[in-house]
Amino acid sequence: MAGISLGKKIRGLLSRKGALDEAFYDELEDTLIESDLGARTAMDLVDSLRDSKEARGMGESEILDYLKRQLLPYTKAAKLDFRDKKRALILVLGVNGVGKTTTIAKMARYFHDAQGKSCVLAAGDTFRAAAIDQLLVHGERLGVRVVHQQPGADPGAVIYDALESAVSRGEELVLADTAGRMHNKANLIRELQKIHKIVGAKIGTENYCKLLVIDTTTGQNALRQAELFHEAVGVDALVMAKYDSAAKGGIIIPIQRTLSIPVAFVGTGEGYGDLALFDSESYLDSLLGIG
Ligand SMILES: Nc1nc2c(ncn2[C@@H]2O[C@H](COP(=O)(O)OP(=O)(O)OP(=O)(O)O)[C@@H](O)[C@H]2O)c(=O)[nH]1
Repeated sequence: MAGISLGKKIRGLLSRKGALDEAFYDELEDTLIESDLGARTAMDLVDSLRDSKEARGMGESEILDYLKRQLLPYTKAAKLDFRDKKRALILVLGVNGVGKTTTIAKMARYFHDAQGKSCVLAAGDTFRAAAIDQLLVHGERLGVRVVHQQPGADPGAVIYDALESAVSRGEELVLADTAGRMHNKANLIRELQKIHKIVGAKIGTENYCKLLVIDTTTGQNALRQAELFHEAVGVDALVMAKYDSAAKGGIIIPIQRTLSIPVAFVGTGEGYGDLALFDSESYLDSLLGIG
């Protein structure tokens, strides 16, 4: 499980080192960087611990609590509540292989069960035939309609169709897949911006959420992906997919520090039920090995 290794490492450090000396601070900084928290956060955390009068007399649990308090501002949760909305759309972004399609399927289950929403899936990744097929398989298993066209079709048109047909069928929430890769980055960005314009004009920004799925196991790559998608269309919230397989799991902290994007969900396995609402407290407890 993600985070346990950081908590264990810090506990190991604290029990090995008798005092909070420079060697301890250096090792702590390295440990934090290794856990994907980013050099800036690691340095700031260590500096604040070093400069804190309060920290001097602290035991192991108090130091872990201190680190948790420092990190809380960078672990904000996004609340996606569509209960009062008759129509809404989640545009799901992310590079190939991060867990996008699986997350869409999990969310269809979640929003149905937890918020009473009837969902429809839009196969907006028309760049890869396999992405359309994969969504169709999920749709069939879940009993959820999938709006799709042939590979190479205009993704904006697929998503627009999904929105139109959802209204006439009384489906309230559209979950739209998008391409994670195209011939080049500029194409991908242009395509996403086109979709963004179409959706915004059709249902209004208040009914529309751009959700970026990151693979928690990929560390700093996820930060670069977040920067790319955020610059292209503005990301409203993150999903940390594959959190269950991540040995580190600190990557959302540098993402929030840099881009202030809150986290909506955490992927905890491959099943449709393996999606948890992100909660700052329990995330930090798991990351730091508290409790
Ligand atoms: N353990 C674990 N595996 C996950 C999770 N989410 C997705 N996966 C697995 O990750 C792999 C890739 O997931 P996909 O949903 O196909 O990813 P994608 O981003 O749609 O990938 P492409 O279709 O290749 O673009 C699959 O084997 C999923 O079962 C998760 O939260 N935990």
